[in-house]
Amino acid sequence: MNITLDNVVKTFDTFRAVRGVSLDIGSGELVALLGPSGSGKTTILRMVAGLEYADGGQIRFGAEDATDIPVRERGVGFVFQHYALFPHMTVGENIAFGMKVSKRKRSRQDIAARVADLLRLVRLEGLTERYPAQISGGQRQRVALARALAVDPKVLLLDEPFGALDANVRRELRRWLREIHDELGITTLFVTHDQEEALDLADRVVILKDGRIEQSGTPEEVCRAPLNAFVMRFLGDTNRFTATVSGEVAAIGNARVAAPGIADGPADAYARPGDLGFSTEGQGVAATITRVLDRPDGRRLIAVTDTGEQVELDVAPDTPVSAGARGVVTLARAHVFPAE
Ligand SMILES: Nc1ncnc2c1ncn2[C@@H]1O[C@H](COP(=O)(O)OP(=O)(O)OP(=O)(O)O)[C@@H](O)[C@H]1O
Repeated sequence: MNITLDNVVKTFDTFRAVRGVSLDIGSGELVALLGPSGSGKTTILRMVAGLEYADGGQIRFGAEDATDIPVRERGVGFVFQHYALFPHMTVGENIAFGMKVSKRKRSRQDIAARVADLLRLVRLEGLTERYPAQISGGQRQRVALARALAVDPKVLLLDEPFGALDANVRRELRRWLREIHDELGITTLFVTHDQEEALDLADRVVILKDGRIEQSGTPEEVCRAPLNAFVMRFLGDTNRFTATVSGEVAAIGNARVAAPGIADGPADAYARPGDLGFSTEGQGVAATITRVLDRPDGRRLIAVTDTGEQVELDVAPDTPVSAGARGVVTLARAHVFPAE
């Protein structure tokens, strides 16, 4: 089922939470809505679900205007951040619940067989008789997904489903969710404010700010070709350098970086810690190392440039450098935007 949002607007009292969002979600695609708190992600998801009405624009399921489709008939499965399992029902009963109340009647054996299939799918065989309080948070979210899948949804809506879990469990669950998605191919819209989660999981990432789409693209596109400084900053650690553009080339210290499409004049150049290096000579920005941080995967240097900018750069773990060292911060890559 493909879903289209066409210039969708949502206002709460006088507050415009969603300001003209247009988006095509292809059939079988896994799209992540990514943005800071309050950017409108949940509101968009709730409108797709039919729990909230758009007050401008249109949402279509296939070719059909979604407002003409009652919520129960949208074929939407949900999973939310806070485990919405029924505490007084076992895992098996939770998964079976939707099937029991569905208009589509199934026999008791059919339901039991489907519950067993779903438990296998979410790798929780053997836990059927447990109650939600007797399983871990990660397991509860798997049960919530099994319950959402039980009624064969055409669309899956996930609102920060792993938000309350610790980092390792989250990472494991997102790989698992991606495998399930690849197996079932259900059109999925996933809300998160976690960049890594969105980039790891989604076919396409839609980055929102203040109710508007800042950029939509594959993880590669948004990482390698951010459209603006907000996207660059929001996607991860970044350093800002003052630059001057002339003829689509930015001067940063005595380094030169391509600045396609940027007008002559003051600009900001952004670079990730991994795009920077530190050497005793070369083209770049003169700086002093102020701290050396050792981490399992390498060394991070904190430096202050001679123009007063604090920057962070990642170098190999065995790089011989210590606080107080003078040298040049070199730039292998930078994205240049007009000065803010
Ligand atoms: N029922 C409501 N009444 C009034 N304002 C609301 C309502 N629901 C959401 N808002 C406002 O709309 C804006 C967008 O909210 P929304 O929950 O969609 O953001 P979000 O990006 O999902 O944020 P979070 O990551 O914090 O969940 C927020 O400023 C919020 O306060």
